[in-house]
Amino acid sequence: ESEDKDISHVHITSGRIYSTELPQRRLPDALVVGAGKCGTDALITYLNTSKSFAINTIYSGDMHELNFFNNHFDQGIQWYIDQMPPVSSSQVSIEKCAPYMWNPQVPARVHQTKQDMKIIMVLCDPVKRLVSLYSHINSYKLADGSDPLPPFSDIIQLKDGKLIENVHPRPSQPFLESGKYSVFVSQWLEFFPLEQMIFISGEDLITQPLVEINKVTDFLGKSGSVTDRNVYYDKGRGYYCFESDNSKWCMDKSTKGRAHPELSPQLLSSLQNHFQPYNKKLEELIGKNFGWPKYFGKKS
Ligand SMILES: Nc1ncnc2c1ncn2[C@@H]1O[C@H](COP(=O)(O)OS(=O)(=O)O)[C@@H](OP(=O)(O)O)[C@H]1O
Repeated sequence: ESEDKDISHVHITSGRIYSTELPQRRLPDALVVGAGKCGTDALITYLNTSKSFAINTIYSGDMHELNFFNNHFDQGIQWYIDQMPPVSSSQVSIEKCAPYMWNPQVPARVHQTKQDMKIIMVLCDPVKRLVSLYSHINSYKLADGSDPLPPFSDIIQLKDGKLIENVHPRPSQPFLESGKYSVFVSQWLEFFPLEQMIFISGEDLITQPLVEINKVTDFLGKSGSVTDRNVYYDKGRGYYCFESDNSKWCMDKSTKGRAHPELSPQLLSSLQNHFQPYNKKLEELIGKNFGWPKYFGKKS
């Protein structure tokens, strides 16, 4: 019986077999495309506790994301590959870049580059995402000495029963509109079948991370590669944290788990109503109900 396996990297020396395969840079197998502020960094950090995965970056904050398929596509595929970590053939290579989700050009470009790319999205209550994004942009402004954003209630105002985006907090990306997930997911579904995509609940990722992580590791063909030895709850931090190779760490307190602005009950329910039809449409598109609204205001 002959097997058609390429064993060029296997050497046999005095009866021992060992592999000399060198890790190589290549296109990633999967992209975490968003939604930013729903736990995308937590997801890749959980995956990164296992050697089964290699992530192009585990920095937090969008400044460190590659933004290849949206902003640097003209640099070419070789440039992109050069930014990837060297990986062995058995590892799953992942790039995380949250702005990919919103850009209408990105799904076609990803498809053109790698038709079998796996697409991962972490989605959370769009109202939570909005206040989280507000706090995120504001803290960057404060850090670089710019004027802080006006209060949230000045940015999104309720006028004659309608929501108005009065100030655009970050012109390069949608703000209020970004919570209409069904609009963006539809753009991806034009190029990728549902089976090639996975949708993780940002809320469940916080309260029962291993359940959500198991779904992702199954999806990536690495079932059981992250275990309860890689995840522990830190009471002081109020979040699940990470453990690998005898070290333990949590997400940076200054960038993850920020305080949120308080919303008036009227603004909160208007925002919930604003997104409700899109949440419903999302459920129809992907066959998953996230149980939103799940965000009811300020956390301590
Ligand atoms: N384990 C753990 N520790 C801390 N924070 C956690 C964790 N899991 C999920 N989260 C949630 O992640 C939110 C930040 O989301 P992202 O990483 O997607 O933001 S970013 O777009 O990459 O900046 C962050 O949002 P904020 O609470 O607004 O800071 C958290 O709700």
